[in-house]
Amino acid sequence: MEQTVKSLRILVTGGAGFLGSNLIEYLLAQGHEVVGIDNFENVSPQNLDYVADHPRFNFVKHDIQSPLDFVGEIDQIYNLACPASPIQYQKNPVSTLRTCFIGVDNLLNLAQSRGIRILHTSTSEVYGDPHINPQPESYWGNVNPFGPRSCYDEGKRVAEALCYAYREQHGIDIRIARIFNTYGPRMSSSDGRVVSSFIAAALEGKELEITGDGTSTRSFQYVTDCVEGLVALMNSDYNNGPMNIGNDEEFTIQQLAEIVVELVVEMTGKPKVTIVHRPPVVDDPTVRRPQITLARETLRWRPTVQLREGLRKTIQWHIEQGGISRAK
Ligand SMILES: O=c1ccn([C@@H]2O[C@H](COP(=O)(O)OP(=O)(O)O[C@H]3OC[C@@H](O)[C@H](O)[C@H]3O)[C@@H](O)[C@H]2O)c(=O)[nH]1
Repeated sequence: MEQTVKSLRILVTGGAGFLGSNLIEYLLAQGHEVVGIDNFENVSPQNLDYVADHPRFNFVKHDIQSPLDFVGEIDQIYNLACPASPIQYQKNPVSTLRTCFIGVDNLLNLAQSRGIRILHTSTSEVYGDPHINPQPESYWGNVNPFGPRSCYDEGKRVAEALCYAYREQHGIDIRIARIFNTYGPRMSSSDGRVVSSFIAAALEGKELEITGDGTSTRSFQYVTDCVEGLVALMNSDYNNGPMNIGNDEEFTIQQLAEIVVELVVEMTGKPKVTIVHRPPVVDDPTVRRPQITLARETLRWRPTVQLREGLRKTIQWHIEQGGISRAK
């Protein structure tokens, strides 16, 4: 059902991505006009098929590494432009860093020249392989600056530093969301992140491959919870610093694999697939769980979708895509 709030013209970068396309759908349903931007580097244009003909949606193919002076009048900016899957962001690490620095610089410039608010999406990866669990926003993290993940982890850290610098030096109105592992419909089977990889494998009758011994933990947030958190943060008065947006229920990767196997059997009647272990990946964080007191208290937001419920919806989406979602 479409709700009507004050209608704004909103720029969403990374609009064709998993999170971006879900955010655009939500903003359009709220009655806003949306300008989506994407370079289609890691995602398929088909992700936008469902809104392509919407009368309040416009799209421009563009890379945020180049200035965005062409954008008409806008009221808010959501920056979601950056590959987020470890296998994707490591494919072209120089570009990942440039997106995080030059790209965010271009967007902050745009926000400054228009005098508008910008929400930048940061990540739990700024905490690296954390020494404390759960992670509050006050934790400075444990990040390797010289390794395969540094392009993303350090890129996202410098992007936060750039937001801070623009706020202090130029008075820009910024919001920063540190998003923890998020999953759901429109994350492609070929994305590489664990939830879509496990679901795609189980539906195809293939082995689920756990990198490492399966004891690493993550806290999985369903995409609608994330989108609601982002919109609540954007429209709140809180501009003191980054805010964690995630689900604070923690699971081992082994537990996740077992739940996916069980749900796919239950939903499809297909035979149970096996779970195998592969060598661990370099610098893989061993634990991750957000402390979300700040978001709960400031935004009156909380994640509402339990893992099994969210996985069922995501499995259903993959089934509707024919088991293989829209890979590039
Ligand atoms: O097929 C797989 C994929 C991943 N994994 C493991 O599952 C865990 C989660 O891996 P993912 O690739 O989904 O995501 P990561 O937690 O490593 O990184 C994510 O962190 C937060 C977000 O900002 C990003 O979307 C992404 O960088 C890791 O321990 C990884 O090694 C598997 O065991 N098998």
